[in-house]
Amino acid sequence: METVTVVVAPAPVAVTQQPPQHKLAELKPSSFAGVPKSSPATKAKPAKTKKLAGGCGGYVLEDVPHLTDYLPELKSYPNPLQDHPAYSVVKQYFVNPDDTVAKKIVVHKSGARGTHFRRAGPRQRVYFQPDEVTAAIVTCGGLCPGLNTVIRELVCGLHDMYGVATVYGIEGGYKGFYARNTVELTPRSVNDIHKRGGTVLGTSRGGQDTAKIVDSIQDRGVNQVYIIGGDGTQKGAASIHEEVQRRGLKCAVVGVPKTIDNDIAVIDKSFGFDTAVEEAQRAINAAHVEAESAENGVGVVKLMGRNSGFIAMYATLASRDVDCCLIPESPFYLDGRGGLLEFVEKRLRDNGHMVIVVAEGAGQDLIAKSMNFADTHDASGNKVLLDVGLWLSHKIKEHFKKKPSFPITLKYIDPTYMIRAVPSNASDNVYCTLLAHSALHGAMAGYTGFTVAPVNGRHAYIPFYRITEKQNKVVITDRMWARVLCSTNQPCFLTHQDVEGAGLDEEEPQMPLVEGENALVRNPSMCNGNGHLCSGAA
Ligand SMILES: Nc1ncnc2c1ncn2[C@@H]1O[C@H](COP(=O)(O)OP(=O)(O)O)[C@@H](O)[C@H]1O
Ligand SMILES: O=P(O)(O)OC[C@H]1O[C@](O)(COP(=O)(O)O)[C@@H](O)[C@@H]1O
Ligand SMILES: [Mg+2]
Repeated sequence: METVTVVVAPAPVAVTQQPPQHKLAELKPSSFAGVPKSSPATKAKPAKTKKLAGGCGGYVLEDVPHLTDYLPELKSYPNPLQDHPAYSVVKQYFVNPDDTVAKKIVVHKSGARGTHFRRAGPRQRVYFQPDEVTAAIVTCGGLCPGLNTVIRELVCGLHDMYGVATVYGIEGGYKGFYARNTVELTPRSVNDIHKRGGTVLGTSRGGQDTAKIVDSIQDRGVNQVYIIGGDGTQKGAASIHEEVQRRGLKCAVVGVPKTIDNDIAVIDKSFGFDTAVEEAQRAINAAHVEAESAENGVGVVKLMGRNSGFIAMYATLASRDVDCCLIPESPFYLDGRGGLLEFVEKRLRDNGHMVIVVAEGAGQDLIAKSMNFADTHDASGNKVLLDVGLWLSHKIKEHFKKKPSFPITLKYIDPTYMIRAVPSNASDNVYCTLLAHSALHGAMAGYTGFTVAPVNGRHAYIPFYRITEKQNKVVITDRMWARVLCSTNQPCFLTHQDVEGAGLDEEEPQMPLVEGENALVRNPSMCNGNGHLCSGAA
């Protein structure tokens, strides 16, 4: 994909709140190089202030904070990379300070240019001298393939590109800042870690005490913090950044998004996701082999995906052995016409075997209804899920027990933690390397309070609030989910209300339907008695 280089209209302006889209044109221009210039230390503006810059054609830059926003006297230095033997030959190695990356890549010819983010990459001026940097790296939340690669590349990148010698590892997640000693990370000590699953630093849920964490940052003289974690972690990073800024510390707070579930909004995809989809194939293959070899064999595979069914969706599409994919975003039901049990029976009669892939967050309301469990939460406040794979297997077995003339053999495979614990594959390793490099270039250039990630194929610095305000979910009314339904030929289980209520992909320009199109949604005769659409069941 191409770089979106936008020559910003003469002069964008910083505003404190995101204006409604139709008002963007009213923003007055000024320079966005140093906006907004606030007074240092205790008078610093709260970090929650959004840095927006408007330009022509509905252009908006959702910018990230810079250390000079609250420390205006900070000195800058030439980037040492310009003398680096590996990089000095690269033409245009430094990114243009006015380069931005468009969030919306598909636009209507008369549509607004929309939101852009600051392009990631090395700048000509940096705000840290190499021997001044004390960096810290922490990993939080659930495991994800690639964590060790990001750690390795942060350490080696800081050392090799910028000559930074002091990098601390914070052990055991956020609470490690104040409850554990640090470990020194050197290129030598991290040399081989990318070949291992998990995180060499350890991780945890809960224990995010902002004041104590920033005390620890201050006491240890840390001035660059790299925080690797998912949506919960990035919320924690946002409050650390706010407190760092409130105290007027020269400390860049940088988030690297991690989630095997791919549930982080705005970004193209999270590292480890490819690896997870690949690893999931092994479980699906096993389920298929078992199912094929038995009389009326049913293989049930549970995959991760707390609120977002991306792993299940992509693993299903990749495999082609899956007969039914169930995800949290798409409600389903068991009994009656068009229900899952009817479909299982039909598929077994037709093919003699079937494979069901279910994301762990699917059908939670159905289980809760049938089993009456009280909600429990983990230390981070995430709802603890009930085992949908086990429940589903039980329901299917129970159903066929009532039909002695129709014996089935069901095998349930739960590979979730085995998938999460593998080292990252080659493409995720490259992706993790680029993420780490983009992160440290941003910190060295004085940017702070941002998460780094690719947006439409180009790395960008994204303000924390954009990453945390909502989760990335499968849009069941868009083409990708339709591809899954088409490949499995499963029922869609949806009611008219489900379709109406489903979120639309805001990236896709919505087209009014031509008369007669989408007859399934419009034609009541294509519904079963319960008002459910019955596409694939037929
Ligand atoms: N809203 C929040 N504000 C501050 N910290 C949070 C918030 N939610 C979670 N955290 C912290 O972030 C860390 C990881 O969160 P968790 O939800 O377990 O994983 P992930 O970051 O992978 O989503 C935990 O230490 C948790 O206490
Ligand atoms: O058993 P744990 O460690 O709490 O992890 C379970 C959860 O972790 C995940 O793998 C990832 O969750 P996070 O990205 O929020 O850390 C989910 O898919 C799963 O529900
Ligand atoms: Mg999470």
